[in-house]
Amino acid sequence: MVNPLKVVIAGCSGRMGHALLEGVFADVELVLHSALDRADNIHLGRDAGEQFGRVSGVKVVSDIDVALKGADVLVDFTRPEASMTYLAACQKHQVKMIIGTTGFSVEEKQAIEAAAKNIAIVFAPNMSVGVTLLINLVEQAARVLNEGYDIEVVEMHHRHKVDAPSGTALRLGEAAAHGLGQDLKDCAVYAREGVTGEREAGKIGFATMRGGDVVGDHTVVLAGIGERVELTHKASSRATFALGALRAAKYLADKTSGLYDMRDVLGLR
Ligand SMILES: NC(=O)C1=CN([C@@H]2O[C@H](COP(=O)(O)OP(=O)(O)OC[C@H]3O[C@@H](n4cnc5c(N)ncnc54)[C@H](OP(=O)(O)O)[C@@H]3O)[C@@H](O)[C@H]2O)C=CC1
Ligand SMILES: O=C(O)C1=N[C@H](C(=O)O)C[C@H](O)C1
Repeated sequence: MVNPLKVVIAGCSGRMGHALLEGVFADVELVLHSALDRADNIHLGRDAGEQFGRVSGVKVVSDIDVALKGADVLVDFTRPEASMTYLAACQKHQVKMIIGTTGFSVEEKQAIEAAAKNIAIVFAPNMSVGVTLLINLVEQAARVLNEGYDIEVVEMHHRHKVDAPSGTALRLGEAAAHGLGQDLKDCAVYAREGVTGEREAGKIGFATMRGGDVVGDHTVVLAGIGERVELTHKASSRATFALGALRAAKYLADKTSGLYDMRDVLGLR
């Protein structure tokens, strides 16, 4: 049997951290190498499996250099500032990276692109199979319904989410813009309030809802005269994102550098 992939989980006590740990524990092709969290996190020094009533033999640490020593891949679902620190450390230790964190600035995205010249990275705002397919469907729909249809991206997430619109909504907006032969930065409308005037043709609008425990709902509406097309994805469990991220980690096993997304991982490009 091939040696299991040595995986580091960052933000291990977060919502996605939990789902990822469960995914690693359940997969014989993966082994938990380290579990990372902030220096002031209450789980620090405790067994990473404690929250699931199991002993993994891996204690939660905050020292990235300790965590990465001898590791194959780091899976990061945290916040952009943490991701940037981990990105630098992964290059130093030649550890591959799966980046699921959202809310990056343009400059931070450029830093990820540059780092991928040195290490292999899968970077995607949504690691589910369904959303990866949806991205392709939205691009195709926008290409076909190019004239006379207004495109709006609507998303809803749980009350704890800190960035808006979601990374997925922005990615779907990019796909729609690409289908229209445009760049999202030239046609996005992120907010409407007051007397806005009539809707301008060719714009892509975004609407954000936050509440309760919604895992992640996205709908792209293409509204024409007399009809509209709605393409919707609803995530009901974070396991879908975690399983996608761990599949991405295996995809990188034979890669030494390069920037990939879930379309590469799933062969949907
Ligand atoms: N690509 C995808 O498929 C998906 C992406 N996401 C994205 O993943 C990210 C995390 O989401 P979620 O798990 O819900 O968030 P949580 O807030 O539940 O978890 C975030 C984790 O990161 C840690 N963290 C935050 N800031 C830092 C920092 N500066 N240094 C070190 N660790 C830090 C937190 O520690 P502490 O608790 O101590 O702050 C926590 O353990 C978000 O950006 C979200 O949008 C989410 C789901 C799917
Ligand atoms: O914060 C979340 O929860 C999610 N974030 C991702 C995003 O911003 O698109 C993906 C998913 O929808 C859940």
